[in-house]
Amino acid sequence: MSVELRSVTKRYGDYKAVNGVSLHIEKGELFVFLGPSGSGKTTLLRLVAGLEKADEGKIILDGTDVTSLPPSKRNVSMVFQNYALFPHKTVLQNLLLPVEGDRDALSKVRDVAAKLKIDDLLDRYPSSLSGGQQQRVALARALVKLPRLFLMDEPLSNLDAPLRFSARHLIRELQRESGITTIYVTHDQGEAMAIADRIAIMNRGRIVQVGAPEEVYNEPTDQFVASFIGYPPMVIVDSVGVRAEDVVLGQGERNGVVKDVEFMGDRYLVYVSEGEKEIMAFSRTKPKIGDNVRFSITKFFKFEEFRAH
Ligand SMILES: Nc1ncnc2c1ncn2[C@@H]1O[C@H](COP(=O)(O)OP(=O)(O)OP(=O)(O)O)[C@@H](O)[C@H]1O
Repeated sequence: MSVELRSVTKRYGDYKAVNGVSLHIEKGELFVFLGPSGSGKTTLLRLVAGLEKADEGKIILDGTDVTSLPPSKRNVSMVFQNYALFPHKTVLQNLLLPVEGDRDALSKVRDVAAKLKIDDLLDRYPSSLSGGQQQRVALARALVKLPRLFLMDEPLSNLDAPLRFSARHLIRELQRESGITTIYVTHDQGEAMAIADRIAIMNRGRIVQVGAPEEVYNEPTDQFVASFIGYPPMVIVDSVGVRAEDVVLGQGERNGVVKDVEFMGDRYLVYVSEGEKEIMAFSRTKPKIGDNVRFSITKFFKFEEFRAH
């Protein structure tokens, strides 16, 4: 299902939680809404689901204007951060709900349960499951009816780091195999870049850039995007942005002092001060705090707002 948003605005009182958003999501895309807390991601997702009503603009699914249709008429399925499983129903009963009344309901549920490796949990209650198991059940419930649009609101945020890692791989695989258009909300730029076909970066209710992960990483249109995408965040020195990976330590025309060192597993992140300025760089070897180092910067990012200077 394709998704089109035309100048969609949602107000809470005077505040525009979503401010004139226009967007086109292709059929079969895994599309991510990425932005800091409060930027309007969840509100935008809920508008697409029909759980919120737009004050202005249009929402068009597969060419049909659904702006005033209720969620049940939109053929979308949503996975929430807290999974929203019914606590007094077993896993099996939770999974049967979306296909209630279908003749082959049980076989559909068994297929999805096998796929997500939760077949041995069907008689359990959600409260007796781990976070990762609940997350699989929630995904299974959303998939059982094969929606035409899959909406996921931070579905991995309650999981520990290894589980997040395997679960995002699972989501990516499920999405690729099923080809179901998916909108995925996260505030985690690493997760967004790992999972997305395309990313919309949001700030204060607006979309500030849309592009493939490589595009937003390599060609951020403004300082906000630049400092939000990539880890460690880009630093701004002398009105230009510098990424740690573009700093070469140990040689070059610049002189600095090592201020701090973080171990990152395969390398070290080194904080280097040059007078008042501080940049970050990677190093294979561990420098000593207080050492003098030479360095050079191989790439600078310039943004619109600075070009005038
Ligand atoms: N029901 C509501 N009533 C009033 N204000 C709301 C309501 N829902 C959201 N907001 C406000 O709208 C803005 C956007 O919220 P939203 O939940 O969409 O952000 P978000 O980007 O999803 O943030 P987070 O990552 O923290 O979930 C916030 O300032 C929030 O306080």
